[in-house]
Amino acid sequence: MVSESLPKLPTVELKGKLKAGTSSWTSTCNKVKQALEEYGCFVAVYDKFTVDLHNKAVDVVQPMFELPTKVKARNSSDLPYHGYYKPGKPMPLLESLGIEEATTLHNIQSFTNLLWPTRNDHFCETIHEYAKTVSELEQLVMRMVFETYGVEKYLNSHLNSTTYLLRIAKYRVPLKDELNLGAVGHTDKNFITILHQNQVNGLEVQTKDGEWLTFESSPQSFVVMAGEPFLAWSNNRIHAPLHRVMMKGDKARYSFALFSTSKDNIVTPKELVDEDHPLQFKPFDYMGLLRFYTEDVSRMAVCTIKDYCGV
Ligand SMILES: O=C(O)CCC(=O)C(=O)O
Ligand SMILES: [Fe+2]
Repeated sequence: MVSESLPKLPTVELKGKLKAGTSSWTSTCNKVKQALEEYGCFVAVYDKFTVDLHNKAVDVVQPMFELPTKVKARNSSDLPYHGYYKPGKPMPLLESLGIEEATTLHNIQSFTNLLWPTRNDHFCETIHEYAKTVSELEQLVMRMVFETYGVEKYLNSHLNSTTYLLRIAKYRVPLKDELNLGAVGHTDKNFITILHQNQVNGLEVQTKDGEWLTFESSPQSFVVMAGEPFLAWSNNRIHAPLHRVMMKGDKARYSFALFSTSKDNIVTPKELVDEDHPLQFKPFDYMGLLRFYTEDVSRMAVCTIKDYCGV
């Protein structure tokens, strides 16, 4: 039984004052790398994201879920989990919508126009500001990881090929006889995920020893989580943790997941390969990986990237 007294995820403060090249920069980079290697994730406290933006974002998404199902279903995509996810088996509490290339204003505008043909500028501006600010956090983490592994020369090309999907989810309160499972246990299939939410907790992350860790949210905290492609890129140094959502209490949970992935082939830098760390993954592309997972959904639940592109 999972209880509130479970141990918590490690936390790293990513404050605006942090300057590259200083000793606090170096020690923060090391903390980020250690947390990703040991847990596959950490809680980032990021003060460039204001409490005001948190409040606005949480406020604008709630009415979106009150729209009729047929309006939400206009958010369609050829890719799995990229468009509207209608509540049903095996996750009846979850409902989500997705915005591809979410840092581009044009895409947020098209999404907004689909749902509100009579305009909703406040939604559009807030979600665009959200995606931009959180993508900067993702880029900061990437910079720290690339620097710490001594592969910063690949950073710019990595960032230039990065694309972001923003998924906004609502988990309703379970009915009296329903299970409290919000999202089934899985590992993420994209490079890195940045999670944020309202004050209703529920995310649980499994350690390598099989223990579940919880996370207490705050308006400026984000869970930064590695997906399987990041594990492969790092030649198996970075962990991609199993995680799930278990609902507690009597309030709906709203969450934002910014998924980053690469438009180009993902290649393990040669600097991360040596006698002690022989190459474990062939270069691969995200679309091929996604097809591999969707051909057989049982592959979604556990870390199977080795079956797709292991050496
Ligand atoms: O809602 C959350 O906090 C987690 C969502 C999640 O794990 C996912 O969308 O991949
Ligand atoms: Fe996930």
